[in-house]
Amino acid sequence: MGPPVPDAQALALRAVHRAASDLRRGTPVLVAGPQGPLLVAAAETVGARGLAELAAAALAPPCLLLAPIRAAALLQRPIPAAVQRADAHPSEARWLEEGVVALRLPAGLLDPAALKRLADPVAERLLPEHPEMQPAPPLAAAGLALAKLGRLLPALVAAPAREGAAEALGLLAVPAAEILAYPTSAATSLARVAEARVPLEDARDARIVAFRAADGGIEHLAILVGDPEKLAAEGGAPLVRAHSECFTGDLLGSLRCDCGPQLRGAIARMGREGAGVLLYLAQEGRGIGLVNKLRAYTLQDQGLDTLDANRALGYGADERGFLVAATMLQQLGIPRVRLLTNNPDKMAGLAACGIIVDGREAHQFDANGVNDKYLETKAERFGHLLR
Ligand SMILES: Nc1nc2c(ncn2[C@@H]2O[C@H](COP(=O)(O)OP(=O)(O)OP(=O)(O)O)[C@@H](O)[C@H]2O)c(=O)[nH]1
Ligand SMILES: [Zn+2]
Repeated sequence: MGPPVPDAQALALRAVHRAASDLRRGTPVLVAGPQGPLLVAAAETVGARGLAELAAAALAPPCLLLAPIRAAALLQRPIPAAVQRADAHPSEARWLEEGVVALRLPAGLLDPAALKRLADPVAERLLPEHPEMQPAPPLAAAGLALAKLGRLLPALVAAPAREGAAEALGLLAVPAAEILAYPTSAATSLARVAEARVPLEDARDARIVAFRAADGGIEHLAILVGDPEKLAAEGGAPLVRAHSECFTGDLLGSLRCDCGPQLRGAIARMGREGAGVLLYLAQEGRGIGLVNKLRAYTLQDQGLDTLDANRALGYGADERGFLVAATMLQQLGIPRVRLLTNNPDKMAGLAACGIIVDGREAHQFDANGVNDKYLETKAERFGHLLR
């Protein structure tokens, strides 16, 4: 018997996961596509070595790729929509509304400390000497998407690659199409990997089931109270909460949000009802990651609300997908649910992924004197339902 042959989906996930890890450690990667390849390195992490590798493999001087909102903040003027769309490849169409702006990088700014400041709205402002825009190179949007998958600031140093140079330096190549397909592929590749009985203070009859995607990344968990699978098999709709992980609220009892009370409240309610499922989803900070959430908090302390803070970082207001939760429910044999939420997007998102949402159970807790504005913003700008 020869070595095992991984399937194409697992190989694609592996390539994207490795490339995102390289960006996180400051190593350039090659985004490949019909009009590429494009060399990219994360402005937030790249050091002198990474910049030297990039220069050695580049065909032309590097530029800085930014989300339009970040570019507008740096240039202190609005960015016309037409520029955002310049030269975008049709395969990147789904990323178009987010757009990409390319800025010429004068030699003085090709320096790790300067690049970090250009990328990060929390850092002290750095005004580029000659802040000229240039057309974004092909595959730029896929590059920014890869940075986001790595939970990095969407800001890249980028240059077209010289034929064969990246391979000679041992830099990883990843197809743009696989970057764009990654969230869906990762969600659909989820598999149950372990489970155990874990009696909880508020629900003694509880089990934890762990799910892992084929990229080998962080696991998502389902906490099963009682026997919701049996209830579902009999045609019932168990109580379900899709809870996005929140280190600060869930673990530390942070008062900035309402996650802690929502987590404990959901388990307690399932304990009282005798059955339910809490999906504990690895989607910290509405999908932007803990480090970026901390940055967003700093921006909120400077006056932005929770939605505009995400945007100022170059991220969307909510970067979560619902396919992960839907896939876990399908694999648990729970196609029909009563959802504990105030968020209409969660109901619509699960329904779009084939889950029958039989109804909504309000899941609201009183403001605590610190999170009042956060809860107001969720109601006013995210459309969260009050009761
Ligand atoms: N980016 C960002 N994420 C936050 C902030 N505050 C809380 N979060 C994250 O938001 C997620 C929880 O989402 P919420 O919007 O509170 O609630 P929801 O889960 O969408 O809706 P409900 O089901 O009604 O609770 C967790 O991942 C938190 O880490 C913030 O200010 N910025
Ligand atoms: Zn929270």
